[in-house]
This record gives sequence, C-alpha cells and structure tokens, in this order.
Amino acid sequence: MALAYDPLFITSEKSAMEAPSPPPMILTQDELKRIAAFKAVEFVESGMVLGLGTGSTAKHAVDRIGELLRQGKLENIVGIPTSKKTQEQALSVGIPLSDLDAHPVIDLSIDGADEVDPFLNLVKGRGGSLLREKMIEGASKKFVVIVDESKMVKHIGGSKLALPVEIVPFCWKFTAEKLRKLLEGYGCEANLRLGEKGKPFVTDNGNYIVDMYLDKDMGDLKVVSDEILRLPGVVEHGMFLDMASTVIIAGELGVKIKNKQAF
Ligand SMILES: O=C(CO)[C@H](O)[C@H](O)COP(=O)(O)O
Repeated sequence: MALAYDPLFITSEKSAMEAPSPPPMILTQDELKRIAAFKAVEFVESGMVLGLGTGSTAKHAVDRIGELLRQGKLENIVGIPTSKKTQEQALSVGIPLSDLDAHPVIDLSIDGADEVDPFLNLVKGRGGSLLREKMIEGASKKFVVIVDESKMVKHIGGSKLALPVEIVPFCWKFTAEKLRKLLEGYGCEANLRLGEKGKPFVTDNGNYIVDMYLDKDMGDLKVVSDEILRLPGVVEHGMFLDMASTVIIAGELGVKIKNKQAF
C-alpha cells in the first residue's frame, strides 16, 4: 500500500526544516517496518556484499534492494541470505546470491530484531533463523538493525517474551532442562518450539529451538551468554550482544537512528 507519509523522513531533520505537521495518521506495524527497511537500504551502495536478514521487517529491505536493482539504481550486489526463506525471496526479486565460504567478509547486513535495549543489544530468532543470522551478521563490517518502536525495551530477555536457544535434537529434553536450571533464578520456563501439526519446529540447520521465558532481567548479559553457550547440546542463542552498528527505529513521529557508541 502506498504511504502518504514520507518513509525516509527523519524526525530531527523535520523540525529543522519547520515543515508543516502532517495530519495525525495511525500507521500499521507493517508500515513502520517498511519505513525502517527503506531507510536502511539507503546505506546500500553498488558493488556491496550484503547480508540479507529474515523476518517481516527484513523482507521489506530485500524487496527494496530487488526493486533498486531492477531500476538500475544499484549494480553488482551480492546477497548472503540468513535463511532458506530469504534465499527464495531474494532470488524471486532478482538479487544474485552467494555464501560466507565465498565471501567471509560482508560489507553490510540489514535485519530485524525482536528486542533492542538502550545499548543496542538485541534478541533475535523468534523467526527461527538466529544461527545463520549470527554467523552472517557477525561477519559484517556494518550491521544495521531495523525495527518498529514496539521492539525497544529497557532490558533484553526479561520481558516475558522468548529468548530463543537453538539446540541439537538429540535428547532435547535433557538440554532444555539444563537451560531451565541455568536460568531458573530469572523466573525461567523453557518450552520446545512447536511447528506444524504440533511437531517440533526444525531450523534450517536441522536443529530444534527452546524458547526461554524469563520474568526478570538477566543482569550481566555476557556472563549469561557464555554460560548458555557452554552447555553441551546448545548450538547458539538469540542474544546478539554488541553486534549492531546502527538501529533504525520507525515510530508514529518519524524515524530515529541510533549508532553504536563506546558505552
Ligand atoms: O530474528 C529474526 C528471525 O530469526 C527476526 O529478525 C526477528 O524475529 C524479527 O522479526 P520481524 O521482523 O518479523 O518482527
């Protein structure tokens, strides 16, 4: 749907120009996601190797990159998709693809997130693609995160929404119980994620996901991250600490851009 609202409008620039206020307009969450995605694609330059994220926000960025390629406004882009779903979408919009073996250093990755804290730490993986996302985004010189304002939180992981952990299917109950015990001090429940017909959800890497529901913030995230990763059976978790270079946040009042600083 066409937006009457300028998707590339930044709040602070607006006041400097003293532009007349647009009439109040309620944007849907999907429109806000699209606004953030379009803004992020402004960082893309011809010749770049791009990490292509997964999810309903990243999908808008992939569509936009495909559109700019078709219009000849971008050239020589190579995309590295973070999931099979994004791979299919990117091919369908004409983005040439490759992988991390061929391109171990990526110029720019653009992806959504489930939660973002004031230090730009993220929770990702409620869409199930956290492992490939972490590999690809961790290999990126710049990682731009795109969210609508509902994703901004004070503390990641303590919001009663899930912190996803990818585990091997072998004796998954054993690993899920170890995770629950490890995090029980934070009011933790550990639930195996289910997919179609009540069967376990299987990631692109053939693994399962345990969703950890916490009701307290985890304090030192680095310590908890290391403890989770040390458990045998755990492949990766959805905390992306100190990885985002920039977060683009679309809200009713415009777009905010937060850059990583030395905190
Ligand atoms: O981490 C992810 C997938 O693994 C997504 O980026 C995250 O879940 C946000 O999704 P959406 O843009 O649909 O809100």
